[in-house]
Amino acid sequence: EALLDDRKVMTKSSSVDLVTQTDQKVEQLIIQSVKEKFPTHRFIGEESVAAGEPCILTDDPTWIVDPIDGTTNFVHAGCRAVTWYSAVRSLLPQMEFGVVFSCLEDKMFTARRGSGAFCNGEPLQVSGQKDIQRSIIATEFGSNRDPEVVDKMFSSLRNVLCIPVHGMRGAGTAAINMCLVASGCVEAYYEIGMHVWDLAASSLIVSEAGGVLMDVEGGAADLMSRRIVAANNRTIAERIVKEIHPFAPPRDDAPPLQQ
Ligand SMILES: O=P([O-])([O-])O[C@@H]1[C@H](O)[C@H](O)[C@@H](O)[C@H](O)[C@H]1O
Ligand SMILES: [Mg+2]
Ligand SMILES: [Mg+2]
Repeated sequence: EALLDDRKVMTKSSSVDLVTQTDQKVEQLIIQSVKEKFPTHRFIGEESVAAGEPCILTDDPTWIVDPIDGTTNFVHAGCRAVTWYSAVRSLLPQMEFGVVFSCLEDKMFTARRGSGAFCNGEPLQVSGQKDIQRSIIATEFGSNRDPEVVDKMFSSLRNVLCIPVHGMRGAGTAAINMCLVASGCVEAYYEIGMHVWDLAASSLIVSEAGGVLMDVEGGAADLMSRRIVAANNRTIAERIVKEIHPFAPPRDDAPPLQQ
C-alpha cells in the first residue's frame, strides 16, 4: 500500500486501469521535447486522450505515445517499458519508425520502415517455428473485468493452451510482448482490449523483424480496433485466429459518447 501511495495511483476506465503521475509527466516530457523540434507535428498520447484529447490520425505526421506501458507492473514492482512512435498517414496510416525502451532490461528496441528492427543496435529476427505445438504464445488480460468479457478471454486462453502449445506467457506490457515476438523469444502474442498506443511502435518492430500482424478474425490488422494477433509467420497467426473467441471493444478512433 505504501508503494501505491508513493506512486500516486489513480484509475481511468475501471478500478484496475491504473495511471500514475509518472505516466503523465513522462508523456508531457516526450511531447514537449518532440514539439520543440517539430512544432507542426501532431500527437496521440495515452494520458492526453484520457484527459479528453482526440485520438484520430490525419494526413499530418503524428507521434503515438504510451509513456509507460505496463503501469500495473510499475505500480507493483517498478517494472516498466516506455514506448513511442511516429506515423505518417497517407491513404493508409503508414508507420515510419517505432521505439520501445525496456528500462528494466536496458534494452532499446527500434525499427524504421524498410530498414529492419534492432535491439540495442543488433538486428532482430522472428522465430522460424512453423509448428504451433512447439510454440510459446503471449497474451494479457487487460483491464476489463466484465465477467462476460473475461469468459471470452478465458475461452480463447483455454483453446490456445489446449492446441496444445508449449506454454503461455504475459510480460504485463503489450509492447514488450510484441518485442518478444520480434526477438524470436515467443512465437506470437494476441490480445483484445489494448489500445493503439500499446501497439503502434512495436507493430513496426514486429513487421520489420519479419513477423505478421493480423486481426483476431483473420483480416488485416487495424491498430485502432483494439484487437491484434502478432506472430512470427502467417501459419502460426492463422492457427491462433481459429481459437480466439472474438469480441469488439469500442474503437480508439470512435467519436466520444454524447453526454
Ligand atoms: O495501461 P498501460 O500499462 O499503458 O498498457 C496496458 C498494458 O500493455 C497491458 O499489458 C495490456 O494488457 C493492456 O491492454 C494495456 O492497456
Ligand atoms: Mg500501454
Ligand atoms: Mg501506458
